[in-house]
Amino acid sequence: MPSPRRKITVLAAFRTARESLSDAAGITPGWLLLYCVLVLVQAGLPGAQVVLIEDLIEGGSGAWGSLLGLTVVVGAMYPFAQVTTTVAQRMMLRLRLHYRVELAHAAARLSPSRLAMPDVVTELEASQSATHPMSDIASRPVQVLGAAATSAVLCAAIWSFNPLSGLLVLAALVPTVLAFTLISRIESKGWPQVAEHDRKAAYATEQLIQQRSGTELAILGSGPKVAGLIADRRAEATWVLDRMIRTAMTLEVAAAVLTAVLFGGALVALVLEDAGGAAAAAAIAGTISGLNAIRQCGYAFGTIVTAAPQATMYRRFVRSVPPAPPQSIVRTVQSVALDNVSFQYPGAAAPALRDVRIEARRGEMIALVGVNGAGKSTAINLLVGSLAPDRGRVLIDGTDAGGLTETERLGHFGLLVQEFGRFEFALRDAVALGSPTDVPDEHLRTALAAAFAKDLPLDTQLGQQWGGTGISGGQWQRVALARIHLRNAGVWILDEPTSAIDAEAERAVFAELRRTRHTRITIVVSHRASTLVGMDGIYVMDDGAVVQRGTYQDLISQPDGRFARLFATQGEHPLNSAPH
Ligand SMILES: Nc1ncnc2c1ncn2[C@@H]1O[C@H](COP(=O)(O)OP(=O)(O)OP(=O)(O)O)[C@@H](O)[C@H]1O
Repeated sequence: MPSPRRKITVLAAFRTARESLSDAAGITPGWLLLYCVLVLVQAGLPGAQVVLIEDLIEGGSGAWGSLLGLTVVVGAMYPFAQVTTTVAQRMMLRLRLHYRVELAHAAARLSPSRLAMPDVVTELEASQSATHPMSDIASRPVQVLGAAATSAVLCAAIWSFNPLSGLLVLAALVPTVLAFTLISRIESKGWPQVAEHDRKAAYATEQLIQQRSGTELAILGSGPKVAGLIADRRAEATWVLDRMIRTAMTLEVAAAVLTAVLFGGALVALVLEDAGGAAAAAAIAGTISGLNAIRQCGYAFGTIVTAAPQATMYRRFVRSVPPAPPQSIVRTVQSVALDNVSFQYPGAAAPALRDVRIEARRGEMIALVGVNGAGKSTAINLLVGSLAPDRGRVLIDGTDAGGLTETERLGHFGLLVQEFGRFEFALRDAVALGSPTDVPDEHLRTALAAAFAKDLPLDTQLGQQWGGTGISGGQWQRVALARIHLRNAGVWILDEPTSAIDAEAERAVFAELRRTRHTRITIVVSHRASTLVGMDGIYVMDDGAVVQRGTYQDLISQPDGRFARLFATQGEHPLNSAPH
């Protein structure tokens, strides 16, 4: 009785084969049809060879028809195989393109809450590497069927000389299929380990070669330590691969010996039956021609079994990101609020937020301040919906935002995070990302001007690795800020929006934000006292709670308050650093 695990492996292989064929039929039906026809015609050639050789030897000098037929069959075999392989490759290219594009669209639909899940990057990377083996699968079931047809035709052709020989030729399929199934099962266990080691090695390599981290490591003189980590990971991957190759070799040799025994048995049976020289010669020539197809069957079946877990994972991932309507930006929001919100991260010892109340109305500019870990980012993530409160409500225009879909909710916000994207595209494209729809250049220029970043032409390619312009950290931040201006959503959330920008430009950026504040709600996270003057409300957070609230003037008038102490411990007293 087959073990449940083997049953699952084989079932998954059949399901994968069916789904891949159905993909190929939908995406590239012409190439699939052509491939099927070529494989089927090819399957008949070794059997035809047997019949023609026997006829030629028996018929002697008068068998001109058989001679011509045999010449055509033998002459056609090699070019036919070449054309068939090329057709499979062209079909594969089209499927790979489809899977890669499909995956890119699925990745583009990932919501922030899904992106925050720990496994999502692993799933995405594994799906990315699955696109190659997946595009290779569709031709494999056809190959398996072709090999089965080759064996069946060969068996039928030899059957007329001796049925036992025919059956033994058919049975010669079994060892190679079994061996490749076993190899594939071993590989499907080994490859994830190799991939994990490779991923870690690739990450460490990136740290060495990326400009920022590479420079930091070179200055520290610690590059060789990272190289050591890479060497360990690569060595682990190599040993796993080496074990896999050794096992595969043993199984393949065993299968080859068994196949040879079965073919030998078929020939012995022919000789013992005294089927005659013509039959024996025909059977030998036919089986030699068919052997390759039969070996390919094992390989093809093995490929499906190996790729089945990756294909299953890819499909699960793509299906798990349902089609989403395009985001539409909500330009007018009257109010947002965290209403008595508490939140604790899974596995954390203490809540990150406790009974937090924060409110902002249209036209207001408020700030969240507090030491590292006070809960500012958590509050923002709860507001935009990347996290859901354990207690309390998030209100947008007085209504519980929990009722909105994530896409609807995100449409209310323009969010500039501390780790904003440095998108190394043309400047035009990097700014245009601020809006989900196409925007004219004029709007892009206005947004850049509002972020005080109008000195670069829109066609500028950003990023030196693309032969483009390298820009400073402050300029990158201005480009990111320009995206928020372009987006112009009803609520702007700016987490340290000027951290990389010089003091003079910072004053200009904030003056512009204050000038245009009336059309929106602005929430700023800031550690700089100079940016807090003129805020309509400052929420001072500590250990997950709002411990003080008021305007800048209110807060500095309480010298023992958390706000005053916060800036004093940073060596920056608000009174001293405020612009006069
Ligand atoms: N993903 C997470 N899992 C578990 N705990 C977290 C996670 N993110 C934050 N925390 C914890 O929640 C608390 C609040 O963190 P939060 O990032 O909101 O602080 P913050 O005020 O934004 O800090 P910073 O100024 O450093 O950005 C901290 O104790 C932090 O360690």
